[in-house]
Amino acid sequence: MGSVKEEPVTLQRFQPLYLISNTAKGRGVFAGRDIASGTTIDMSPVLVLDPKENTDHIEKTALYHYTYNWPTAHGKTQAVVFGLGSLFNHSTHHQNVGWLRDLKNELVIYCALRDISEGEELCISYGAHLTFEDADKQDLEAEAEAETAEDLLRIQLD
Ligand SMILES: C[S@@+](CC[C@H](N)C(=O)[O-])C[C@H]1O[C@@H](n2cnc3c(N)ncnc32)[C@H](O)[C@@H]1O
Repeated sequence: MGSVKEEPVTLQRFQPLYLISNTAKGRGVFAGRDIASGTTIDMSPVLVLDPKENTDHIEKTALYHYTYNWPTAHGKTQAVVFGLGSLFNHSTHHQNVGWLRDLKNELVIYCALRDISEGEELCISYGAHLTFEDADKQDLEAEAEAETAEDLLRIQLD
């Protein structure tokens, strides 16, 4: 054990937030009041998994859906995110929360990407490779169709 004391990390969590259990995406986190762009919404500690423990055990359990890629000095592994971080759902086009890894302090920090209104669900991006069917699929298809129609109209008007 080293004798040098680590600086304490001040944890931040925006309040009030509320949890709704029965959304199309399962449980989800919602803004209890307006949130200004750039606000820190949560700082969630993680448990960095041994890569073998992850592949041998965790990947075979429901926890698999709650881990984040985590780089280490020895390569890549996964980390279980504690607290609110594990409850943010994915949105492909309308994510309003960004996240970054604080590798030194083993935290994930979540920040508002834009002004968020009271009552909006807080959604992050899980990336391009989802392990489930996106509940927003129909909306995404409708958005893509509307964009195509708009493009065609623009071509006709040009
Ligand atoms: C990290 S958890 C998020 C919290 C989760 N909704 C719950 O109730 O525990 C990830 C899981 O949430 C669900 N989920 C997240 N985003 C979704 C989306 N866009 N469409 C459908 N399901 C989603 C999937 O079941 C996914 O495996």
